[in-house]
Amino acid sequence: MSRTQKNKATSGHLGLLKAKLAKLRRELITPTGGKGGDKGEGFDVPKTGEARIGLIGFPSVGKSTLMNKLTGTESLAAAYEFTTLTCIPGVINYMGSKLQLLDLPGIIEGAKDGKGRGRQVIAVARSCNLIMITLDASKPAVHKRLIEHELEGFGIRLNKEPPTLIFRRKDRGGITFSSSVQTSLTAESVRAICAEYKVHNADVILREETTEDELIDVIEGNRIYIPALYIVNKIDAITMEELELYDRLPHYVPISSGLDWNLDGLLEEIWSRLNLIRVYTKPKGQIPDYGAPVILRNDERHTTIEAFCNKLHKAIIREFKYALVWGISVKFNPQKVGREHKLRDEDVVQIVKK
Ligand SMILES: Nc1nc2c(ncn2[C@@H]2O[C@H](COP(=O)(O)OP(=O)(O)OP(=O)(O)O)[C@@H](O)[C@H]2O)c(=O)[nH]1
Ligand SMILES: [K+]
Ligand SMILES: [Mg+2]
Repeated sequence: MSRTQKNKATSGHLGLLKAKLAKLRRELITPTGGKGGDKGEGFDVPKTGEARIGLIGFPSVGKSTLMNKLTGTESLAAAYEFTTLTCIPGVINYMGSKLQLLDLPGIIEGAKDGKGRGRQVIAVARSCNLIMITLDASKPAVHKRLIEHELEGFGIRLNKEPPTLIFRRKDRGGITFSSSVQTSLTAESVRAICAEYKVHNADVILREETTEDELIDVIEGNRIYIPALYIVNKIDAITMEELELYDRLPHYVPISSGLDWNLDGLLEEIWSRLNLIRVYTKPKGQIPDYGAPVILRNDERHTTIEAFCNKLHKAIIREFKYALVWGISVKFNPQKVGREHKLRDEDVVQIVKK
């Protein structure tokens, strides 16, 4: 692909190569019947709490040290590589919520000793609500790219939204391609990619800039879109000038887990990337229970009064008459609302039953 000049005439060819590559990668990472045995003892940790966060990085970047500082868990930390060999869970208590933090082995295979658990680690990463890519500030910057490449190869898309393109299979009519904007994805490459996937009839409709890789992602399915933070650890070991080189990195948090530098700042970033809200319940005639917020995912579907009720108890919604809400989601305090009302962070809710 790097030998092929990028232009209109070659775009079909490049699209085809990308599709072939994506298919080969999938074969490589899908466990085959014969040797499915490396599923991984010590990696099937049950989900707990309001969200799951995974520590991903090269060996000895300080993942376990950070884990211990944030959760009080005792995950062995030491100066040699591959100290951690399984998935170790801990709990971060923050803003009245419990967040599950997973300490994991270093991700890049140890060539010498074969101790690496790359495949199992990435399978766990796929189940996370937030990935903390942990880097050693004193190590080469290319490590970031290598980790991202590993995760991307296993279908994880970091800090990205799912593509907005419409891909509709149909029974006849061939491949139709339309786009309301100028994009890098051309009709030629759409045809080539579809042909490679043996899709002969489909509508492909673009509404914004779309790449060949994004079309392939949609056809392949099984991609997951996970927010990520880049934790640059061991900043005690570098100079101010070296630290400044990281400034342009989006979603980056400099810390020293060894010396406890900026761990509060890190917790704030974690909370903000998880995009959760706290809602307080108020029993009739009493003050709100500020000690135990109900934690909701901050999106259209999960912030309704109905979602809030279901989080408390499945039976509540059947007796629901209306709710009284105090806070920034309403104009009056309190305001009477129905089950469709959308809550905001730190709202107080009193449920009135039939
Ligand atoms: N200078 C410095 N050293 C640190 C820091 N955090 C951790 N270390 C050291 O880095 C080494 C590796 O730390 P670990 O926490 O075991 O690293 P890990 O990423 O869990 O390593 P593996 O489990 O082997 O992949 C230890 O010697 C730590 O003391 C830090 O902030 N600054
Ligand atoms: K280590
Ligand atoms: Mg470790």
